[in-house]
Amino acid sequence: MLSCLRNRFLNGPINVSQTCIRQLYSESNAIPRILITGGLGQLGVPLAKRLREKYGQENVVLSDIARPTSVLLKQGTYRYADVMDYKQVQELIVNQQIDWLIHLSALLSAVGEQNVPLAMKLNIEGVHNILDLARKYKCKLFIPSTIGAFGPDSPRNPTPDFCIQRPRTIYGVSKVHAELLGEYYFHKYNVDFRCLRFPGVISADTKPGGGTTDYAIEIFHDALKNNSYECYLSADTRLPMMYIDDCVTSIELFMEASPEKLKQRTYNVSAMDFTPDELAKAIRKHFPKFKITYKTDARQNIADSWPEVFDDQNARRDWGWKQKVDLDLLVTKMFDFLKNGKV
Ligand SMILES: NC(=O)C1=CN([C@@H]2O[C@H](COP(=O)(O)OP(=O)(O)OC[C@H]3O[C@@H](n4cnc5c(N)ncnc54)[C@H](O)[C@@H]3O)[C@@H](O)[C@H]2O)C=CC1
Ligand SMILES: CC(=O)[C@H](N)C(=O)O
Repeated sequence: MLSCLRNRFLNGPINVSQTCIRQLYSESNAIPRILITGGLGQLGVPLAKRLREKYGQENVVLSDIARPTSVLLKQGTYRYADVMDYKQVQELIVNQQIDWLIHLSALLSAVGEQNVPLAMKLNIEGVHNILDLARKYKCKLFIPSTIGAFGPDSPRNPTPDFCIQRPRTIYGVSKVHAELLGEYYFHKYNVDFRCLRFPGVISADTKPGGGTTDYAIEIFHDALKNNSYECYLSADTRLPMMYIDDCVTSIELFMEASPEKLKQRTYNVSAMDFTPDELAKAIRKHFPKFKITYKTDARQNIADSWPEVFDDQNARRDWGWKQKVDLDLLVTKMFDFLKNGKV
């Protein structure tokens, strides 16, 4: 009999706790051991929190090249690993007995344009390392893609899963590369590769990493501080967006979906779409005197080539994707968090 049950039996009446259930699962290999690369970023921190609640703190390992805060260190295992260094990640997968690889390390769209050589190394060579390691150690693999994987030649309203993809940023090119190579590894080597194309992800407790959609986060901080915001996109720039909790839920649902449900390996997911003007109007329901001004920069060109409305009907049909947070709820949650430190 398993050790945890034996101990419980000897120590009194059997009350099978969460820890005990997790131990039972992990001894029978049903609970995955998960590695999140780029785990200290905007998506990694909340994703780790959710997966640790679900699968146990001990079964989710974060890696990154950044320095974790002491609070994060207390939440579970953290290891330094540069995804451009094959052996560092290999050692981690072997020593930590990893089953699921969630590969989040990347340079986002705006910062990618400022450092193309680094974006190519990290977003392309990093993906090569991860794909090969997933093949070698038979890991289930998740790599996120983005609305940025589409370009000016794609239909923009709505943008379906399958259409022409000719992105004009190194970020977008690297993400199309990841989508295609991941699908190739699935067909050729049977790697259980899964990929979601995310819209702009909005969260209050972690900083965005330098994307084109970051305005939709900065605006809340400036609204609270100054009751005004100068936006680098024009008033009518429509982009698809999603609240972080929905983003994390989509990863959780998708990774757990049985393979028969998946009719494709890369899916669009979305929750809402809005323009800076519409977001400002929603903010005015909380702060009636909130002012927005506009001074566009290079990010406008990027946004103008991206989808306005994302068609995610295949994800909804195949594995039950459904968002919970719309624009008004998003605004309420962001202010609740920023004012009170909670949602
Ligand atoms: N945040 C968003 O709106 C969206 C994000 N995504 C994708 O989700 C993933 C995660 O995005 P975010 O968390 O927002 O990015 P982020 O920029 O907040 O986090 C990326 C992390 O990667 C780490 N990193 C950088 N170089 C590394 C290296 N050599 N080795 C290991 N780690 C390294 C960084 O330190 C950082 O913590 C990315 O692949 C991104 O393309 C996709 C669509 C939307
Ligand atoms: C939508 C994304 O992929 C990201 N937020 C970016 O703007 O680069």
